[in-house]
Amino acid sequence: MSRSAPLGAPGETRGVLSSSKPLRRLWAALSLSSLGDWLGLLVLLSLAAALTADSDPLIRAYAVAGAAAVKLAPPLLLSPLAGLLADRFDRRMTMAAADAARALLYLSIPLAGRLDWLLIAGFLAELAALAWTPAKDAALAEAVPKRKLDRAIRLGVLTSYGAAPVAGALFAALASLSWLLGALLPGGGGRPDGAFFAPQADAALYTAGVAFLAAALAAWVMPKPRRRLVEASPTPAPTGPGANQARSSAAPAGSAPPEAADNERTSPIAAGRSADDEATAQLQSTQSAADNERTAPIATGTPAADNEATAEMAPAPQPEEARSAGPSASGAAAERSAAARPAAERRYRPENLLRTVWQGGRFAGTTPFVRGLLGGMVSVFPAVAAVVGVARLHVTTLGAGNAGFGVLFAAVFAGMGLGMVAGPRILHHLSRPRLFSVSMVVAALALLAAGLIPNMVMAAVLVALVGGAAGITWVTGVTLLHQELEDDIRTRTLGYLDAVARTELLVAVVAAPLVAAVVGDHTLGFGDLDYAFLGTGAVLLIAGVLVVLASLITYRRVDIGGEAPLGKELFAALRGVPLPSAEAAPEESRLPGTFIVLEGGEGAGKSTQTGRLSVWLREEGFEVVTTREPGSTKLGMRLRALLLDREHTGMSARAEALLYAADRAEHVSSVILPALRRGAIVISDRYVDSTLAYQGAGRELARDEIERVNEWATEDLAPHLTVLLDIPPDQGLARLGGSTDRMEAESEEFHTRVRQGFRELAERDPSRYLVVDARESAEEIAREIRGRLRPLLPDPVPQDAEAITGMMPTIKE
Ligand SMILES: Nc1ncnc2c1ncn2[C@@H]1O[C@H](COP(=O)(O)OP(=O)(O)OP(=O)(O)O)[C@@H](O)[C@H]1O
Ligand SMILES: Cc1cn([C@H]2C[C@H](O)[C@@H](COP(=O)(O)O)O2)c(=O)[nH]c1=O
Repeated sequence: MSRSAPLGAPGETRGVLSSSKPLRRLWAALSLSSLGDWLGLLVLLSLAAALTADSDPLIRAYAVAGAAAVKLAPPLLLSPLAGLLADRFDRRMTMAAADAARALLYLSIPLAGRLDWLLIAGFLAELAALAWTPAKDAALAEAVPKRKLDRAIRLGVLTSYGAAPVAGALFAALASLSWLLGALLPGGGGRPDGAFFAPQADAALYTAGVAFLAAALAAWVMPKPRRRLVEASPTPAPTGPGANQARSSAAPAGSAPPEAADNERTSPIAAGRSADDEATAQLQSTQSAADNERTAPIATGTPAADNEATAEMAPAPQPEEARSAGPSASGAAAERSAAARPAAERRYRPENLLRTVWQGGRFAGTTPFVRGLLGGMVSVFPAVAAVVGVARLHVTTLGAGNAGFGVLFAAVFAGMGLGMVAGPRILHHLSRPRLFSVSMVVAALALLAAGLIPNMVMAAVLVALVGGAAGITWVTGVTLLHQELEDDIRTRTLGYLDAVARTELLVAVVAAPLVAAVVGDHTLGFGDLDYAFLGTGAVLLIAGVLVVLASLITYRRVDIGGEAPLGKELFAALRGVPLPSAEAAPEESRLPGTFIVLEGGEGAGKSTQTGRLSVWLREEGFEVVTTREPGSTKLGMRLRALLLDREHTGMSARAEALLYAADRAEHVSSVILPALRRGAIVISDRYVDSTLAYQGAGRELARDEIERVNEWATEDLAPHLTVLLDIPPDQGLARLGGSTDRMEAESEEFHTRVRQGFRELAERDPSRYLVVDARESAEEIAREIRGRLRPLLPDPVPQDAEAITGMMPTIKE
């Protein structure tokens, strides 16, 4: 397992930046450009509202929604076009020209002072950003040694998102300053009509323009990377996803010239290939790796950030890319196929968002647990986006202007950053699945309160809470997905999640002001009391209700049994203490081991899956004990013979149930418990549920009586997970063939009741069950079981990585 370096750890940041002068310049350009971009979003929304201040609320909402759309839609929908530009021009020049164009466009807005030009200029600025992003990505690949590229990319993501709260706070300060100047200066600011046309926004608009100009300058003065043409090696370097691995593993030691070896920078190897192509191709390969490391809530609404998300967090991998990015792709095969690819294919290939969303649903959410995580994450994104979407109109109805807008914007993003960094640390005694659900509930409650309380100060506090809780949801979700999914599926799932989230965000930011306008503001009378019910508040309420519902569904799916009651665990976590062990759970969850049971009718494939599972777990480094009932002890072997011998046909149902319980008592005390106590993973082929299904449903004995006997026999030991392999009895029995034992020889009705009994048990306790269609292939079943089992296994993330997670939302397994 490899682990990503801690994104955001100060030492790392310094380390990356100090290593390369071009990177420092690039980072300066990126920071300034991101600041300009976030400020641009704030300015566009606020000016759209200001320019329609005297219009009908619906017109106003259209203007704000339109401004959001021109700012957010181009990078999402048109990013494939960026690829056409990516390889054609000099990177630095492209960046400088794009930023200069953005600066001029923003600075032209106050000169025109019209809504139509505001929208057109905003749109054109985004088209310029489309060219800027791939140029920046390629410049990044040129600027840093290959081994540091991952960290440099993560630093870029951190910078882009970190600029959001800074821009919000700056916007608020500038709005106050503008207001002050407007009030103090004679004539209100120097325009012929005696005032700034939108006094509170002008200073921010000029600042955005200046930030873009400074970014253009920083890009312009970026040193040209040293380009070295290294002699063609006998085997051309792979360039596709996973190529870094393949290249380093395939290159014979010492075959590269020393300067290439220590530089490790993009080294065009194949003759006739430009450094630019190589840089782009290298970035792509790193991006595929970085895909496993997607971090912040991917699109937070700003085009630069979106673009960064698109490119820095890797283009959504297409299936064949994702496959080749997997471990199996390294080595000669990957090398051959990459070498065979024409140069044009190696060029920058940006994500096609819609295709990713369209195709992604097929593989995302392989288990209820993963579906729960994905569902939770994609329901929290639009809620945060709705806050951004209505914030400008909301502050107006709360009597605050642009300064208030800046405060809300800064609050939500600062809260989010703080949630990501501090949340998992503060609540580290809460299990991650529970932290995930609880943070969703907190986000929902804060949204509901923000919607109901028409007060500016409370709004700022509550949206900060929304952001903080959403940040925790995000970082916890990403961490769990990393633990939960196998490499290839994980890459594709994260790509899918990214694409869905960004689509949702665009829709939510644009729709939020429109919904607010349609609902409208109302005064509700309660006796002498008048309550202002705001359209913008209604949007927050709707978002809150949706997140509440989503959190309930999520909790059901992700809260895997074996823990103490949620309330107790949460209370203890808030006090910063672990649960007292006596309260933590019954004996089985205090045992260090993990107990897994496979259940199902005859021939369902239990032994087959037991074998596969144990092989996988052993490969993962666990001690595994496989066992079965009846007959895993000396005594049990005798009991098995008694129970299954057809000589005993007609045995009384109670005797049968007691004999199985006797076998189990011996089994638990002499095999299962000792193994669990020493921390092993025990996989048992059948356990108590077999008695409940066969003797309970099949022989029609009272379930509660069977339960009581078995609780006693097993000292209350319950499995952490029971996998039910469900199959129609005739199909299971047909697999077995040969002679039948006493139980197999029972009637079809008996086996049908047994099957029904198992299914009912699973329905009663879905958190402890995985039900699998046993008619699927053995491989597919094994994959499903592994997926469900992962979060139950002892945490593979050591303490230091946990701290890293707190620093930044990424753990790469
Ligand atoms: N998913 C599957 N698809 C098709 N055949 C399978 C599958 N899994 C197992 N089999 C085959 O079915 C037969 C029974 O499998 P297995 O012994 O694993 O089932 P079991 O549930 O342990 O049976 P029993 O009821 O005897 O305990 C074997 O021949 C096995 O190779
Ligand atoms: C544990 C248990 C088992 N049975 C039945 C189910 C099967 O018919 C046999 C065991 O055979 P297998 O090939 O090892 O699966 O016993 C039962 O009726 N009640 C039980 O508790």
